[in-house]
Amino acid sequence: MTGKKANGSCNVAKNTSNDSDNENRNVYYAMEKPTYAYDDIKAIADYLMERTPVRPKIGIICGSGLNSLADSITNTQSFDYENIPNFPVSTVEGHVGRMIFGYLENMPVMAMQGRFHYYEGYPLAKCSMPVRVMKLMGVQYLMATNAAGGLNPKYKVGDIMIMRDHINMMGFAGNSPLQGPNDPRFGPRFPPMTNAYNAHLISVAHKMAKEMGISHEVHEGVYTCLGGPNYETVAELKMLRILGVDAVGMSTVHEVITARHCDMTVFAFSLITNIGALEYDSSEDEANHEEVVMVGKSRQSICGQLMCRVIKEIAKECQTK
Ligand SMILES: O=P(O)(O)O[C@H]1O[C@H](CO)[C@@H](O)[C@H]1O
Ligand code: HPA
Repeated sequence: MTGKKANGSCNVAKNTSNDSDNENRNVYYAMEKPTYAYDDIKAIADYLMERTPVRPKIGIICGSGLNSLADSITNTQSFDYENIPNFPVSTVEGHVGRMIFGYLENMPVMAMQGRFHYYEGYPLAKCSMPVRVMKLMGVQYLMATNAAGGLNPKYKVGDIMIMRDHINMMGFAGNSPLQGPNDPRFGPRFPPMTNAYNAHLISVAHKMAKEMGISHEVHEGVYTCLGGPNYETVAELKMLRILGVDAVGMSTVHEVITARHCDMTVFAFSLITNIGALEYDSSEDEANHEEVVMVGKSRQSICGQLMCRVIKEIAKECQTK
């Protein structure tokens, strides 16, 4: 990785092996918002693989206040984002900014303690670039978590919403992590999203929630990601509810799109950290990030247990394959 600025500003191309790579690179670097070419992502994956013996099958993304989902990982190696060449850095409170490798339920995993959001100033392709690093390191399953505001009237603060689907509002506005030249080494130009969230893992999660005795606080619903960083107005939340949104946040959708593009199996859930105010004189407090992180911390143990149980099932299924 020569001739590059730190933190992913890839504005000087290095020599590549063939003409089509060079052509692709020229388009990348001509774009107003430079993103990562295949070789840039491969270099990050190689850097990590040279420094950890773990060959992860599962990639985990910890949402706001949910860093400790990674605490049960054993035999760990960790890398601060700022020390990984050309990696973005986390700027949001509640996101540590560290990549952890190790084992959970005997499965090799890598976990991001901290993700990247559009409102931090990163283009969507950069926000979800680590998912492609995961892919190049061998990850087959993405387990994403987030903190979200509840819109479904049945939801309470502290509940978990297993993501059944999403509405890509930012995509409606023409913003996608897959924008720009498509590299078929990751996936097709026009990937389907019908089965973005794996139905089998959703049913496994319900079964695990039942075993844990928490079914009454675990739902299944539709998430949407807005650009943030401001929380939503009452009119916006009412509109989202009419559209069928159950929980709203500022992340995850672009990660899931990137993961499905490269054919990963996706499981994701939201922790409902606050309830969206659908009336001006609502009794709900105005949303604030301190509360989001506080609720995340208070529920991370239960979220971690649910995730570990789902991973245990994946481990069992991998053994019998
Ligand atoms: O989605 P995660 O990263 O969990 O964080 C959520 O919490 C923050 C707002 O409080 C936003 O970043 C929103 O996306
Ligand atoms: N809106 C958007 N993002 C969020 C919220 C919310 O209410 N809560 C946590 N992340």
